[in-house]
Amino acid sequence: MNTLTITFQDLGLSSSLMESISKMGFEEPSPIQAQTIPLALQKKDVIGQAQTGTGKTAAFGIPLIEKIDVKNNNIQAVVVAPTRELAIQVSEELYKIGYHKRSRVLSIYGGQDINRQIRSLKKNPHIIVGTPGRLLDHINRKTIRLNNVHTMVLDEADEMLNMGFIEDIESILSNVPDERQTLLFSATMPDPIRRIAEKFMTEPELVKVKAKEMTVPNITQYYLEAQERKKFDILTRLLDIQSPELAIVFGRTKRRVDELSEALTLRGYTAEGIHGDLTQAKRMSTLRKFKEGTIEVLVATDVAARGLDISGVTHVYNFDVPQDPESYVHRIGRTGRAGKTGMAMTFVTPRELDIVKNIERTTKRKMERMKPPTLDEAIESQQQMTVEKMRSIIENDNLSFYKRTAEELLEEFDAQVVVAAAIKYMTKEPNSVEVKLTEEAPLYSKSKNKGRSSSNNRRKGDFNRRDGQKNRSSYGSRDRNKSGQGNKQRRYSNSK
Ligand SMILES: Nc1ncnc2c1ncn2[C@@H]1O[C@H](COP(=O)(O)OP(=O)(O)OP(=O)(O)O)[C@@H](O)[C@H]1O
Ligand SMILES: [Mg+2]
Repeated sequence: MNTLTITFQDLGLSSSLMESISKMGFEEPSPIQAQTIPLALQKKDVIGQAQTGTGKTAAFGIPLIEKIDVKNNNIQAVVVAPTRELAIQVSEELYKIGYHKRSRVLSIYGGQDINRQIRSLKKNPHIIVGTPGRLLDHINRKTIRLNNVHTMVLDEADEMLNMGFIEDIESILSNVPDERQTLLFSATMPDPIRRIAEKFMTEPELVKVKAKEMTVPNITQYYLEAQERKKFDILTRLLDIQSPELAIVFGRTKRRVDELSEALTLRGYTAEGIHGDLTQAKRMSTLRKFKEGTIEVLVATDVAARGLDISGVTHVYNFDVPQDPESYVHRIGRTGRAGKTGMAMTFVTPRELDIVKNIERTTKRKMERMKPPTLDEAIESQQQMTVEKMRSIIENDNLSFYKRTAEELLEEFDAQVVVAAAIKYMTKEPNSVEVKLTEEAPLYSKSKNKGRSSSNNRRKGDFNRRDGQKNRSSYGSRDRNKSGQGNKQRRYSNSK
């Protein structure tokens, strides 16, 4: 079957779903959707891998909703996601897909009042989207019963594995009937994911969207070499020059994120930070403000790297180089979604240069080297913006009220001086307020950082890791799945 020409109509979806899909503005299925939906509707287990921002949520969401019996008041499907924000976002997308069918979806996550969740659960949701810990909590309290669940989805399964959630997931799955369908999705599928597949799935089909590179072509990728202490000035210059609509700046640790967002605020940007130590209310309000555009820069740990779909994110800055190539892929994937273009800039200190190579090897895509802009370049670009503003005012506005004052000034001064003063007045000159950032030690390539990566990384405390499993490997030590790159579909069991 040629997936390129498949329409939603061809997938044999019911009219209520077709209506929702068209309301959502989806004209045709994305490749992962075209390939997964027929298999999922046949109740097959599926491992779906496709680049960031290519519609994996609806790829499992559409068949999942299609299979819901709205007359049945039991929980019939459960989606597990690694972070609270992602659980909320996925539940919103499922709500939209199921809107005309009137399927009921509820998100359940930590940091939210459990009694409120228990009250919502009494309204008989058909679908639950949750984070592992809180889901398990409800199972143990017997406020959730999963014995009628026919579909389980693990979104960002590899991340949940990294976070040490494997035991929680195992416990959750042991409460779901064996004859269920299990779907597993991510943009990256490192080898250990097979363990999950072997353990929890029945003859899964691997659907891997044919792509040479792991990242979408519409993200332009750059790296900048800079000394640690110079990085912040370079970041602000880039923000001035590139003037992103919305930007995400990734920092390595929670302290880093706090310091960076404070420093950006001091320099006059509207920035806020998000990480795992903030209250859920704060995390949600920051994200909402960012989506609305009230803040232009979101500073984040990797808590925001996975799955988040915020339209308008035009630029991603890896202020600190990511822990591993997978993290890189997910971070930069917050831009360039659903066919839009985006730019990703990764800062590396001279000692971290190897890491760029390592990322390139994994993603099979070269990152272009960008020269850090100088102060003069930043001022120049700000001037250009002023000039553009002035041009548009000259062309579009009525200036008669200002002309007399202009004439008076011109009698007194040279025209060039008057215009230069106006430009200077309107130009946002780079602000050099002193900021304090605690230096981060460089991240080493190879296995040197094995011990330290767990003490200094985002995960500790960010996500309430439940057990001691630290199975995230360091740079260079991951055995990638070399076989079958580019296969459209194949039986997972044949690929070993
Ligand atoms: N068929 C479609 N046509 C147009 N837009 C779509 C289609 N399917 C999904 N989208 C939109 O594309 C965006 C990205 O989708 P989604 O979040 O599911 O990506 P993803 O593949 O899960 O990415 P990630 O790997 O980052 O989690 C969303 O805004 C979604 O609504
Ligand atoms: Mg996703």
